[in-house]
Amino acid sequence: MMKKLKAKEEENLKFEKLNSPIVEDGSCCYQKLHFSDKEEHLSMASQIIREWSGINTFAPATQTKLFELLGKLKQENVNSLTILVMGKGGVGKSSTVNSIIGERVVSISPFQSEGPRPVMVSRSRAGFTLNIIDTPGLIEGGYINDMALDIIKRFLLNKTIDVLLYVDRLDVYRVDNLDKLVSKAITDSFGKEIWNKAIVALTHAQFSPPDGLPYDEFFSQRSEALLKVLRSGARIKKEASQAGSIPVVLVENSGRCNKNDSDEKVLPNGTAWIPRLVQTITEIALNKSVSIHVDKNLIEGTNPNQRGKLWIPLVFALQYFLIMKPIKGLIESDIANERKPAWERRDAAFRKRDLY
Ligand SMILES: Nc1nc2c(ncn2[C@@H]2O[C@H](COP(=O)(O)OP(=O)(O)OP(=O)(O)O)[C@@H](O)[C@H]2O)c(=O)[nH]1
Repeated sequence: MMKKLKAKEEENLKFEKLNSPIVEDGSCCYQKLHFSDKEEHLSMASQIIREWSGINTFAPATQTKLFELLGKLKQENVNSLTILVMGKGGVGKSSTVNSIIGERVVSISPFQSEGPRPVMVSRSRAGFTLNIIDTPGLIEGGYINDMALDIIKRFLLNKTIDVLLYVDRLDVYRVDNLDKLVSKAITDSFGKEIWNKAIVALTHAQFSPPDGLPYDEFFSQRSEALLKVLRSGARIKKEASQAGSIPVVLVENSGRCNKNDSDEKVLPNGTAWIPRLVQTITEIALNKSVSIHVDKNLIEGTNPNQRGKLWIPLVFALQYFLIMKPIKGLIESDIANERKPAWERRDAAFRKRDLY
């Protein structure tokens, strides 16, 4: 029994170490499950912000469009953005982070990665700071990995999410219950509002659909099927204002991505995908919905012992006036109208006679 417990403890510790957040210099730190104010402060302060030099690796046409978009954000007084990247394992989350930054900042793996995550990468350019948070896959052995989710939530404590980048693959033919579970887990953790700030990114976008199906038709069918299951997991109606129309963008992280005449990375339909993705990020960041601030209440949820506490006096008052008071009245009138038994009347008569 003791041996079993020890093995379980070691397993948990190993998992926690693997999934502990790292700061960008690669130093891994254990994230405690309870934060003191000082610890919260330290976890925020440990972030290193570097120059966003990866932009220089993009084609000049892409760079021009990106600087235009950064200018647009700054015009609206948005000087920094935090993007949270989530999804199942192996779908291309880390690769997409690297593609946006233009550098290999997080490690990628063809197998379910055991890289230390969550990790926040921060880059600054022209007075604008971009933070991207890469997270571990949310599914483990066919179920939601609750421990990974818990570590992600605690890593996000006191951070504000401006955009949720939900990553999945384009080259998948069906959606299943796992997609629903993931979207439910995200909703339960951060609230439905997070979907007002969401973008779905589909990787492997250089994929050729089977049976001569036109690319755009396959894309629209895949997007619709995925959005439907995500909305259902998140319990959002299609007609819901912002969250009902989550934008879907395509991504090709492979080094063999096709290029157009301007040397920009393009999809089979000719779209230069990096500027399109950053444009969608800009639109979501500037939409009317508020960003999601992750505080202790959001992480820990409402205390079930406190739930409905305010209703208690009202319930007592209603109970008194609607049940106790009428019953009391009935009992009193019953006593008043009660016909006394013969022996009691006889005894009372004797007592009266004795008195005289
Ligand atoms: N062809 C192609 N391969 C991709 C693309 N995106 C990711 N990959 C490959 O898919 C595999 C998984 O990519 P990752 O970026 O590690 O995926 P992840 O979602 O971060 O995976 P986890 O760390 O397990 O959660 C790697 O072999 C990548 O090279 C893409 O757009 N096109």
